[in-house]
Amino acid sequence: MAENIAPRAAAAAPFRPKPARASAAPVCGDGCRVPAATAATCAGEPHVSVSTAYDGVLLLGFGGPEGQNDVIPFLRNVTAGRGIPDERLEEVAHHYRHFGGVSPINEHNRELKAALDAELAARGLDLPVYWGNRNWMPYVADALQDAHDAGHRRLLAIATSAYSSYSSCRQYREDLADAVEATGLSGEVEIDKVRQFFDHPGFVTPFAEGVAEGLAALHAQGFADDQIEILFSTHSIPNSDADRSGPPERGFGAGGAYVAQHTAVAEAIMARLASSCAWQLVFQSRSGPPQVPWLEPDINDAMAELPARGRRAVLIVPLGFVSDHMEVLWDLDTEAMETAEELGLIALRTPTPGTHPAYVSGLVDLMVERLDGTPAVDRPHETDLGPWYDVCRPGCCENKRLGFQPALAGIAP
Ligand SMILES: CC1=C(CCC(=O)O)c2cc3nc(cc4[nH]c(cc5[nH]c(cc1n2)c(C)c5CCC(=O)O)c(CCC(=O)O)c4C)C(CCC(=O)O)=C3C
Ligand SMILES: [Fe+2]
Repeated sequence: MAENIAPRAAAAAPFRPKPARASAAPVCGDGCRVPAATAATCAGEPHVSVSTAYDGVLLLGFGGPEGQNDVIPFLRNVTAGRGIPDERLEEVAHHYRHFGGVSPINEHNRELKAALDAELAARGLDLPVYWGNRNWMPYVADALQDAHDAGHRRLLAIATSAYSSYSSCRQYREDLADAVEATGLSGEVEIDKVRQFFDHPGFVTPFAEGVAEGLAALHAQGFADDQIEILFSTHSIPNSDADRSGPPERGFGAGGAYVAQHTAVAEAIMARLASSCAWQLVFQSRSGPPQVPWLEPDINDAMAELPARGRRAVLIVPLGFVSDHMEVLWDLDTEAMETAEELGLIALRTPTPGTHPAYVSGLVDLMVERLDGTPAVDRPHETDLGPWYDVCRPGCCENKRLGFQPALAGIAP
């Protein structure tokens, strides 16, 4: 815990952080800088960490296959130890085979890294970005080794994943612990991770623009607001993971922080647009044995209900995803579009953030707030749930199926 909150000893780092800004006196001790107004979310532990002179960035991706021969080894990596039935693996392999065995996700991350490099350079920040994946080459351990070989010792990780859940937050923290173990760099590098950014304007803006443009296109086709339903779609996860997402002390209840965050972001987008269209949060890409409950409704089932309610068009918003990877290309652009056609619904799918300039500069803002030690009150957030934690709270996003695994960037366990 101390290593996450104590100012680090000065070293020959290329970047010199600005002095910490004056703010309300720490109310939690241990260098925590949460002001009194939001102290309830801090509960005596660090919520906002102090300024730290990071000298490199680890960009954490999911990874994907880049040819037919990669497909099965990739799927085995993804599902290691999780009891995904073979039939499901075959089904998913087919989605990849359909696209030549290539997921676009690695190319997206190369483009994102290039865009981040350019934005960092434009701001005069000397912070090289090293990209590594959970499930395919380059792995996180490769990126960490490269960063270390180049002399970097204080790394700030940022995952291509915006919300709180085991798969989208804690598992990336486990990937970091695994990478330190695999490289034998324990004690040689310090790694922190930027907060979950679901409600950062850099993430929300591209979606809000997409919804505005999508609605305008449907209006231009003659649809009235009461004929349109907006479907905010995200990855389904097991109910048990959802219920444990986020810090237990926040008491989110059923669906946990995962459902609360998505709902709050959808509300923020609707509020920005002052739209009167009906909307709902729907789920996609479920897997696992059928007897295990996952978040519902499935997007296809939700669409089936719409014609009876007088809807003639749907706007599908891939709210849970940062780029047009396989879950978007297959589960939305292929399957959900087929469902819409069968139901006689006109369907449009809005863009993912990708390399939208607001998203790229938002990610760099998220790095800068850590270099600066920006206090919570000055951190951008578009929902009442944020700004989210720099250091994950004890028990955050646990996975009861897999049991305890070591993880960085959090307060143990
Ligand atoms: C919350 C969440 C995100 C969003 C957050 C984030 O982006 O991190 C996400 C992203 C992604 N999921 C992806 C691919 C897969 N996910 C799988 C399986 C699973 N995902 C889960 C959750 C999530 N997944 C869960 C609970 C499982 C069950 C198994 C387990 O407990 O781990 C499987 C196994 C087969 C199947 O069952 O479908 C595959 C192939 C790809 C790459 C796509 C590409 O290649 O372009 C991406 C970006
Ligand atoms: Fe997934």
